Formats: sequence, C-alpha cells, structure tokens
Amino acid sequence: MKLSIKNVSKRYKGNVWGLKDFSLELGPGVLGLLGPNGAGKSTLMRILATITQPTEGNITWDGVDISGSPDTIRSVLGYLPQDFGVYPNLNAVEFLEYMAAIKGIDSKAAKSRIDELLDVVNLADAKKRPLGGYSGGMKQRIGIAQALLNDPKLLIVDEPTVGLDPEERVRFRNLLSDLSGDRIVILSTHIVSDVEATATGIAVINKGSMLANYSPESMLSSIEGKVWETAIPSSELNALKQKYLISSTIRRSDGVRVRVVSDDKPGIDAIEAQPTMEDAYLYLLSTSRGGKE
Ligand SMILES: Nc1ncnc2c1ncn2[C@@H]1O[C@H](COP(=O)(O)OP(=O)(O)OP(=O)(O)O)[C@@H](O)[C@H]1O
Repeated sequence: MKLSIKNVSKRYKGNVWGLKDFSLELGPGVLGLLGPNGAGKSTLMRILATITQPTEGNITWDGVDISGSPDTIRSVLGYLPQDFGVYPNLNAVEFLEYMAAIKGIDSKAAKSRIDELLDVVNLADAKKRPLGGYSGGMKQRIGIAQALLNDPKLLIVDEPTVGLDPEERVRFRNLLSDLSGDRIVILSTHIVSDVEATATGIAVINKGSMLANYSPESMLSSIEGKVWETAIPSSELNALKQKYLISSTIRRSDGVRVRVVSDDKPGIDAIEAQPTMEDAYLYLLSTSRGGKE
C-alpha cells in the first residue's frame, strides 16, 4: 500500500498557486497534514480524491498513475470533505443507505456494514433521529461513517475538527486513531493538538509548499534547546513580543509566564523548557517567513 505524490502543482485561475512542487510518499499510518488557512491542504485532498486535476506532477497508488486511471484510487478511497453536508430530514441509517447506493455497494452488504459503522462511530443510539437535529460532532461522525462504508485503504479527512467543542474534538481524534490500522489516513488540520494525538507522521505545508516532513519525534527534536520559559512583569510583554516568537503566555497575579521559541536564551532568568509540537510548528512557520512572527 503506497501513495506517491511527485512534484504536484496546482494553478488556479488568476495565477493563484494552490500547490507548488509538492512531493510526499506515504504508507500505512496517520499523516497529519498541518498548515494555516490557505496553505493548500484542501487543494491536495481534492486532487487525491480525483475531484481536481493537478496542473503539473503525478500521483500513483501502488505504482499506478491516478490521472490515467482514477478508478484505481476511487475504489480504495474514503473522503470526508471540509464542507460535508447531510440531508437534514434523513436519519442516520437512511443517509448511510443512500450513500452506500451512490457508492455502488450492494444493499444487503450495506445493511450489516451500516450497523457495524454506527457502533464504531458511537451513534447506534441516535440512528433513527433526523440528522438535522445532530450536533456538529455527531454530523462529523456520520461523515466518517459514510467515508468508511467501502472499508477504504485510503481515508482522507479535511479539517474534521473545525467547529467541534473540546469534548467532541477529543472523541473524534480517538476515533481516527482507532481507525488507522492497515490503511493510510490523511488528516488535514490547522490545529496542532489534532495531529499531536493521532499522527504517525506530520507534513507541514504553507503557501502550497512542503515546509517539513516529520515523525512526531523528529518534529520535537527539531526544536530541542530553542524553547524557553521566563516570568516577566506584564508591562514588559509587548517589548518581548517585538523581539521574540512567543508560543504562549499565562497571566499570573505577579506577572506573566511566557514561553519563548528562540535560538538564543531570551534573558538571564529564562530556563530551557521541554519542546511541544506547537512550539515546533510556530518556529517552522516563522522561519519560513524569514524570522519572528
Ligand atoms: N477554486 C479556486 N479558485 C481559485 N483559488 C483557489 C481555489 N481553491 C483554492 N484556491 C486558493 O488556493 C490556495 C490554497 O487553498 P486551499 O483551500 O487548498 O487551502 P487550505 O489549506 O485548505 O485552507 P483552508 O483551511 O482555509 O481551506 C489559497 O490561496 C486559495 O485562495
């Protein structure tokens, strides 16, 4: 099972580049595709889902070029798009039966698969309720269930945690980890904690280009010795922000505790801190923009 993306670029009308010379090889596991808004994540996902054609480059699934034979990838694909919508009047079972029919899954096979999936996404108790009354998190879980109907080898989920409350977000992440197994999962997000919890690999993308392709360990070690904590009076915070990349601040009664990401020690009182993926991500984005901020 191998997905190979080679030198893929996408140019939209008006000379806007959605992707620029993007390459990546993937095997089983969860890839966190991490990047800010407009980075090119959805463009890449739509190309992989064969909804959009790349302007340049090629993609192969187990060695077969998908532009010549899109069915090679479509037959193994499960896709949860960013703007996934449900039919509000259908209940979960009706909706999944409808989606199964669209995917050409035999109705008998679909019935048992749907029961199984409703358990997996923990919606069995709500299966007869119209989807219009579902919470955002429940809708996303139905979205995952429809993407899993054909037991896909390649599961693509585009910004699935946007708009979810913290509890639903954790539930959704756990669901994705449980689903990884023997398939390739690509999870696009701009939220670092989404990939922190689930990803076996992290590709950071910005302005259509790949900035780094990390393992969780290498992402953390990329920033070893560059993360500092220091306590300062609140009145000094703005000056520190002008000079350094600040990854977080915590207000205290006696001032502010600040986390700084910097090659140099930001002041004599600063102590080195354990890096997080958030620190590494912010540093990478900052250096790609030519420095702080
Ligand atoms: N259909 C389109 N026509 C023109 N430009 C587009 C189109 N789709 C995307 N773009 C542009 O391509 C770039 C990448 O967009 P894309 O939606 O892939 O990013 P993203 O990382 O998914 O961001 P977001 O999280 O905001 O959706 C952006 O500059 C965007 O404005």
